[in-house]
Amino acid sequence: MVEIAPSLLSANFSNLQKDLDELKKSNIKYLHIDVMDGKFVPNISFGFPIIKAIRKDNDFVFDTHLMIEEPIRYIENFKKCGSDIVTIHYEACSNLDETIEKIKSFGMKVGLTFKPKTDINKIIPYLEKIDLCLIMSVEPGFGGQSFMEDSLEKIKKIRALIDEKNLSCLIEVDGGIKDFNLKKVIDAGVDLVVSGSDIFSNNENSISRQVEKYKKIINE
Ligand SMILES: O=C(CO)[C@@H](O)[C@H](O)COP(=O)(O)O
Ligand SMILES: [Co+2]
Repeated sequence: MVEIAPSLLSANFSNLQKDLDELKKSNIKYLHIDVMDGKFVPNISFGFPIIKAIRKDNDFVFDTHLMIEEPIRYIENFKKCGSDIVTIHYEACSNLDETIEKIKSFGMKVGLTFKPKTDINKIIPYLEKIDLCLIMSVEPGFGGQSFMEDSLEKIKKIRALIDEKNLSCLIEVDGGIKDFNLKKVIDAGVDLVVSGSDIFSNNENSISRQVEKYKKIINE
């Protein structure tokens, strides 16, 4: 069953708990949390105090997507503020194996992702060591961008490898997902779908109605 991971980045920060309560009522399991440092990506989002604050009253699986340089420096902080999954960027780590091991040593699940221009073959050797492979379908840094169609081939390639080797690694897609392209990424083989602007700031539907729309497509 494909799961939806709404991206906090597009939520209404002046009344955040209201949006989170709506997700809870819609039985959302995962919350995608984009952390940006203004260096690895040209944008700054939010950090530990916000994550810690929302952890108190929300039991979503905290799927933290770290768009920060050398995330190894902060793994313990993410554990302390309540991350369940820590996804790191291939390009941001000078010692990727050590970073992966450190996340595991704190009992968290490891996700690995890469920028759209990075050669996917560099990621393949890690599939056996990680819990989640995140396919970026936009340049990381901002919500509300358009889906990059070539991501579909990447998803299919990773799906085939995971199935062939019978690995437990999940596939997540992130960026530009809308109700009208959801079916394509599901058919390509994802397990988890991140969606920010299309769920939190949809012109036609409230958060819960848009989640219902996604669920309908997933169950088709
Ligand atoms: O990691 C990122 C952007 O860098 C994403 O998680 C976005 O926040 C997704 O937003 P939409 O493209 O769905 O609006
Ligand atoms: Co993200």
